[in-house]
Amino acid sequence: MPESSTGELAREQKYVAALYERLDVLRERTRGQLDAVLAQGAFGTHQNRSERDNFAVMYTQRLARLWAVENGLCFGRLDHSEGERLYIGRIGLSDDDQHRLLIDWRAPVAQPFYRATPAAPMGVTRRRHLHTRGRRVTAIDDDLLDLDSLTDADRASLNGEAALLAALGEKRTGRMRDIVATIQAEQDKIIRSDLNGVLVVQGGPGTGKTVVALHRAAYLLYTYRERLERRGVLILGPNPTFMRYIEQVLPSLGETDVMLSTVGELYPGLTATREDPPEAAAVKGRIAMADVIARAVRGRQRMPRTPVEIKLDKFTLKLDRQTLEAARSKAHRSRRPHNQARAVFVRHLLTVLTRQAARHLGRGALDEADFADLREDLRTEEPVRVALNRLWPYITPQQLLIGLFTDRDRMAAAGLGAPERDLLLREPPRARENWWSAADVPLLDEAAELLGDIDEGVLRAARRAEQEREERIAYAREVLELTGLADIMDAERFAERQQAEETYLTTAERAARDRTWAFGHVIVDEAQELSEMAWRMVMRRIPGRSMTIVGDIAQTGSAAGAASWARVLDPYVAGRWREEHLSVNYRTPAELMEVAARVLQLVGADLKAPESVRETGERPWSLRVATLAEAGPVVAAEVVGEGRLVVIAPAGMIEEVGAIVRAAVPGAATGPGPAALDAPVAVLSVTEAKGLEFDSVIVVEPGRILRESPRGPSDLYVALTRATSRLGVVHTEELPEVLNGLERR
Ligand SMILES: Nc1ncnc2c1ncn2[C@@H]1O[C@H](COP(=O)(O)OP(=O)(O)OP(=O)(O)O)[C@@H](O)[C@H]1O
Repeated sequence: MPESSTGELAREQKYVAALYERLDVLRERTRGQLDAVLAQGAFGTHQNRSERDNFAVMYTQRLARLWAVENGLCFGRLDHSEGERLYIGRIGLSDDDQHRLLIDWRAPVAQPFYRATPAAPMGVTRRRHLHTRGRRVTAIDDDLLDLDSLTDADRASLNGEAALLAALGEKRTGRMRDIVATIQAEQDKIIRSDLNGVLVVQGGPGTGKTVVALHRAAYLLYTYRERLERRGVLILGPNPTFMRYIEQVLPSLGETDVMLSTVGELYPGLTATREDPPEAAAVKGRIAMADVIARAVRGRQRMPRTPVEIKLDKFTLKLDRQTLEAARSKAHRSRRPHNQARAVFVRHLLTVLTRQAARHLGRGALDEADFADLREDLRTEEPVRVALNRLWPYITPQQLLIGLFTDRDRMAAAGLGAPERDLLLREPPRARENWWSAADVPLLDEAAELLGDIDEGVLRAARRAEQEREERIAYAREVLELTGLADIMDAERFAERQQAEETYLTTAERAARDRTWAFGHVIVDEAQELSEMAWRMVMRRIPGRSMTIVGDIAQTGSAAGAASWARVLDPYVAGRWREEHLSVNYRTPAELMEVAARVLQLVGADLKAPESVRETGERPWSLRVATLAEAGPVVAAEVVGEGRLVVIAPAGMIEEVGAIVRAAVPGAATGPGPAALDAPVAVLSVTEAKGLEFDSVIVVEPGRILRESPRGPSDLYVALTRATSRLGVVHTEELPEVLNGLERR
């Protein structure tokens, strides 16, 4: 390295070391503040306690943020023509005199770091990338934007090398990394786009949609902190493996309070993990299901043809159809959801019944108090309760759907045709059975809207909370006795204090527990996979319609998924959404993309594949084997060093291929379990591999992937675009013609 560069490196090292020193000071200071708040204990008025809790949450988050930015704290420097120098990093830092030491990458003054070009230098003469390992600066790269204004000293300290290409060539770790040091201009524009309204980001595979969406979340939280911290940000992704793949990115950008969820987890209190057959999921995803659910709810409000008789000890009360209809229309006119409208229905009938009972008792004119007493007596009579419950039962969303999908007659009455009934019919849940699928969740949500949230579940939860409180106090008593502190501390207070330590809820945690939470911003990734019913549920979470929707219509795999963004969005925000495109593929090398682009033509003749930024010189290959078992050694031979490899097989062959690969490569993982991202080799279906990337990809039996689903071409396109460097195809069947471009081994 030339002397000038070494000197330059040492100077940067000194600056960066000072930044880390400052970071350490702030961490210690925040820790001290948090300890001081916690030491106050759970005493004082309710208001004091809630203030204390708020401070505790704030300091805890601040501390988490300060710890999260350890790696790559500072990654850039901007030199302005007027001589100003700004260091750019993951967060902003100032000294005690408020001098800026480090600029947050999201601050407006940091924007030229991503947008300036020699043609439009934005007042910048030099953009410097600092590469660090731990706290050590290992290299510097400079982009010169305004050659004329450089001094001789500047010229002597130049370091050229494309930081982006270096980043793209690195081995994958099984977790997505942030790209804060190398965001490209077309991406930066999306990241910093206005908070309001609906922004659709359409882009081919590897164009950075996911990573850009995550950086946008961090940018929005920084720029609109107050609004978004209160209301929260939700990021919705396609499956739990994908969520694990991306979960590190926001913390590494210093943002920890964002709710990450899949559709299957969006209904509080349950995690839907059962897989529906694709045809059943497609039916459940159709918008027509909204009417089916509405009819199912109405079906529970019974209207018997013959009068209802209620036999009491001394006389029999009667409710004729006219009375029942009057009660029902009154309940409907209240426009309340079913469980709340029940009160209106019951009130009307009780009045009628009380009048009848008064007549039977020979007490025509009752005064108000007697009438109320008699009514209360009737209300608690078992036969009255049973009759009213039968006519208009309290019902939970779960009960409604179980009742519907286990009963052909109910499904028919709710408007489902015979083929749909066959697809949806199920046995009732057995104890602890995992009954719910991701496709059920939007239906539960729909039902919850129509039924209202006051249900037995809420009452049960309240009873459980009280019971838990008592258990905590009993436990606290034991602890105090064991530790000999019983005399100086009261068990109830001790229990409360323990409890308080556990109830610091962040916004994301509070939002996750509340079905009716209205978020400040919602980001939907792999958005093309969401069904119409899932969109209804998502839209309920964001009445302000501040959304970022990222996806690729060409990659739609789900039969219930989207064929166009307009079809998805027009029902909600017709004419009020904007679309941005990403056109450069940062993942897949040009050699691989050439093959994938031909498959894309099968998806749609007018679709254009994104342009790859790099070439590797390695050609993708195909190998025909006589039996699938021969694929084992082929996969084993492809495993090199630390690199990660995925075998993508047709969904119907995962078990078989998994067994073959496991026999050949110890430690290989099959299916989307927790090991999928960490094992050196994973065997996944296309659906499971969607959104992920690996160093090497081997696609097994592509012909069957093409045939296996109506979206076969999209699936094969997704499979072929997962690799960052190498791609191979292993097949026993004839190779589909579209893959003729592969080099035969
Ligand atoms: N500006 C950038 N600097 C460095 N790496 C980048 C940049 N943009 C994208 N990448 C990398 O490119 C890869 C693809 O990004 P990402 O997964 O976000 O793409 P995608 O559009 O969501 O793809 P797909 O549609 O296939 O899921 C990731 O490894 C990402 O880190």
